[in-house]
Amino acid sequence: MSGSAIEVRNLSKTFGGGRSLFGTERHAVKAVDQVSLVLQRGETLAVVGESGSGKSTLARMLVGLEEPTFGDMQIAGRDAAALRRDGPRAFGKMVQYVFQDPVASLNPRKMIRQALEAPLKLMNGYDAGKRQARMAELLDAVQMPKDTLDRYPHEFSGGQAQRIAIARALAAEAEILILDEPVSALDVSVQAQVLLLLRDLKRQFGLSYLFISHDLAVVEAISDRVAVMHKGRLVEEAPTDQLFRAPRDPYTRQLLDSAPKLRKA
Ligand SMILES: Nc1ncnc2c1ncn2[C@@H]1O[C@H](COP(=O)(O)OP(=O)(O)OP(=O)(O)O)[C@@H](O)[C@H]1O
Repeated sequence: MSGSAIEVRNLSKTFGGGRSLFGTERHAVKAVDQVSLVLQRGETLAVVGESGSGKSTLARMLVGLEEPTFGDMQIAGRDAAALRRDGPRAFGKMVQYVFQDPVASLNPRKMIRQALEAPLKLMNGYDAGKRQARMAELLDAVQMPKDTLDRYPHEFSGGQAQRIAIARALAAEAEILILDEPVSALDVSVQAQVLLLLRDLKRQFGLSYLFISHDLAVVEAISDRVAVMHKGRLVEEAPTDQLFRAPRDPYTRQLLDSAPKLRKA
């Protein structure tokens, strides 16, 4: 177990099922069906699949937004549920979640200063001077100007807001980031810039990324390995080059064939 950032074994989540109050049978959905995978430290593992394949449910279970029906989840070698019981501070210092919609993930009524200062204070206990210095470093790291601090989320474009959301995730000083479609809401040219930034930050801070995406071009650009999900199941897992060059599973081939224009020549 040591050496892995995230490890899940037979992780499963079923929604619905059973009978309603009126006795009618409810249709059960196996959103995640016996998934096992490992994110190694320092690695970017992409989880790819079309809408409804269970990617978000997997990510949401890891951060405690959904309870698994069964299976094990370990984060940095510790049982994820036990880690959560240590409290949000301890958990947030291990793993951070970056959402698809950056503007919605920032509180519209709070200045960016408050968004960045809160984790520095709550998670790291930094005094005012240290917080100020860290905020400057974080904005620098995500290539945003210092006056960002005194502005509100709506004053930024989607790409800028996502840089700020990434800075906030980094403020906790967690080494594991779960990025749930982090560039899907952005224009293609902005996507490329944010992907480059994520790649640099990973090197600079020694991060590990679980990168959720439906977009094969994005996945090919960012990931070391790819796990393909289909109807809740993990159908194939391979190093990125190998998966794109020689996909083994019929569903992976279908997925690649359905997006040929997005792939590199
Ligand atoms: N809270 C819920 N209650 C009932 N069913 C759910 C719930 N959340 C997800 N599902 C179902 O679980 C399945 C997997 O959904 P999930 O959102 O994890 O897929 P996804 O691959 O992330 O797709 P998308 O990219 O569209 O979010 C879908 O059939 C979805 O309808």
